[in-house]
Amino acid sequence: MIDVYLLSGFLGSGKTSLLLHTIGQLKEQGKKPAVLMNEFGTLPFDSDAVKGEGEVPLKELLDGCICCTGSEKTEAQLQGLLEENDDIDVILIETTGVAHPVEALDAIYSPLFADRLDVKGIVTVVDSRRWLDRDKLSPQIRVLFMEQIRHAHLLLANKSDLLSEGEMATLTMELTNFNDSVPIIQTIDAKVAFSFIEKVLNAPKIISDKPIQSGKNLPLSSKLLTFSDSVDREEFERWVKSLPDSVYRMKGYVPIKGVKNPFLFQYAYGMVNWLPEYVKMEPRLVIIGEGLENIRCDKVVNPFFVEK
Ligand SMILES: Nc1nc2c(ncn2[C@@H]2O[C@H](COP(=O)(O)OP(=O)(O)OP(=O)(O)O)[C@@H](O)[C@H]2O)c(=O)[nH]1
Repeated sequence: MIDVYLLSGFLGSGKTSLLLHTIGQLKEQGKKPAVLMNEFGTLPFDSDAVKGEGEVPLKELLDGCICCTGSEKTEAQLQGLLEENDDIDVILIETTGVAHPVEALDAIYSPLFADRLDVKGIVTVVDSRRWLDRDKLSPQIRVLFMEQIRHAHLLLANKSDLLSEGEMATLTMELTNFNDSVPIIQTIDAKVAFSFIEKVLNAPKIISDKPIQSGKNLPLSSKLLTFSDSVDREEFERWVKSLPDSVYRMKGYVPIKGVKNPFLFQYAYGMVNWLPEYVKMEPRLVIIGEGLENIRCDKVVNPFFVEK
């Protein structure tokens, strides 16, 4: 049987960080991991990161959500992984940050694979700072955020480097109130020993009868922007900071003035992250959030982009 782990968590919480770290550990143990990746938005940024890890079988579900695009697509991708690779030990499924974890699990429980896949459960990565400020989220998005926590079998209180000790204690207490039957561990960059995940998810679980509040029909959308020219980094960051709180996530390749290759740019809950790229990636940016139609990116208001 192939062990299957579902990685859940809100947009930008640290799922890809957990995925990459876990792949590294599995390889060190001589195991062969495979990945099924689901992204909200049309560009496979996170998959690019997995491809950078070397030979890891990978299937993508783009521009939708594993729990909403229908189980047929998920089944087809899983089937593809299994047919093309007969030596997989573990499948790691990274859901989009807007997937309901139980609905995503349902998509994986298919009679087609019942004798091949052993679904171990859900690891939810929590953006600790966002949790403390969750009241700023719109009601529907907040419900989803809570659902990802309520239905987890293991909780990672990630980005603990951004919290004081007092805030961390509050966070742990509040998370326990939401899901009191699972371990909660504090992490930075979602670093956790895979042996610990295995141990926790292999332990007998209390069968959950928690009702599900659906994550379908969320008021979220994504926008793909193409750069008109190279940008001044500080000016660009000023624009990013001026965006409303309802912009939850941005990722892409940003061309910086005077630098050869576009930088990998990440934004999640007020934090920006830049990483130099050694290959020339196409300069474009995906924005995910609510009310994006109100964010004008035409040349008059914002000279960075050519809006399509
Ligand atoms: N300060 C800090 N930043 C972190 C930590 N973990 C992740 N990040 C940053 O947060 C951003 C998002 O991390 P990812 O691992 O891509 O998050 P994700 O959940 O996969 O994002 P989506 O797939 O878009 O939902 C990146 O810029 C990471 O470098 C952490 O523990 N501390």
